[in-house]
Amino acid sequence: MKLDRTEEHIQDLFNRIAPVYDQMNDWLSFGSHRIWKQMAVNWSGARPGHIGLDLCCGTGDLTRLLAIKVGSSGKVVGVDFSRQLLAIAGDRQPPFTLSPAPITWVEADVLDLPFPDHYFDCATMGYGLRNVVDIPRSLKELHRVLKPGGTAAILDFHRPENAFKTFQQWYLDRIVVPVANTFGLEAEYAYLNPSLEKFPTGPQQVALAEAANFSLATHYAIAGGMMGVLVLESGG
Ligand SMILES: C/C(=C\Cc1cc(O)c2ccccc2c1O)CCC[C@H](C)CCC[C@H](C)CCCC(C)C
Ligand SMILES: C[S@@+](CC[C@H](N)C(=O)[O-])C[C@H]1O[C@@H](n2cnc3c(N)ncnc32)[C@H](O)[C@@H]1O
Repeated sequence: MKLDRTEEHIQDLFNRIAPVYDQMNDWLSFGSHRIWKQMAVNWSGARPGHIGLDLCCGTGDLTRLLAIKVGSSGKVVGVDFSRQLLAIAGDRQPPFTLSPAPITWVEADVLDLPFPDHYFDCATMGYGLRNVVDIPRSLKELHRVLKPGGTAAILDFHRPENAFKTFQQWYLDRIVVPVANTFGLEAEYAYLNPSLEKFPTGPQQVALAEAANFSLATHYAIAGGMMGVLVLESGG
């Protein structure tokens, strides 16, 4: 996998935070991130028997939720370029539930997916779109591998235009970063706030999805506007 310097920087960042990634998410969102991830999977259009794809899967939270949705008659692929996070994903047992779909973990760049055109029925992407180095290319690749009529849900942070914006900035800088600092990861988590500043707004994400040939794109703000889910239909 040939990555450019910026992609290598992102890859190294997530390989460094891998040992504490899940714990930090649970602590710092008081477990709420699991609700937001379930909402994204519910909105992904995943159905029993589907072939599902989880992009930027990390430790596999959304991948496992997708596997429950598509069930034993379906199958799910989780893709990430962080070997350390994928290793944790592979070690995790799926939650005890009625036979989830089998999961295949693939180490690859979501900007250059090793899958044929129109292969997947549904897809999810949790906190990945803001971290890829080329958002338009990522959306085009997602559209390419989805079947005509395929659906997807992309969960990420969102900058609210209300009082929660001040709270979100304060919380990320004054709570998240100091906690990360106790693990020697201050710089890695300090990346969060500025990454939100550069991240496209909901309407801008919809425009980017339409430019990537999605026939329908809707952005839903959740968690007081501090998070958002972009719901897509590939059309065709
Ligand atoms: C699962 C979450 C974030 C994943 C995540 C995404 C990234 O791009 C990172 C980049 C660099 C380091 C770490 C990450 C990363 O963990 C969301 C939950 C975890 C957040 C760290 C905490 C977010 C808190 C909200 C802004 C406010 C929550 C209020 C609370 C419910 C009272
Ligand atoms: C914040 S984590 C999200 C992990 C998981 N989806 C979750 O919700 O917890 C972002 C993930 O995107 C991955 N990532 C970023 N750019 C990528 C790319 N171009 N190809 C593959 N994975 C990428 C990182 O390695 C990291 O695992």
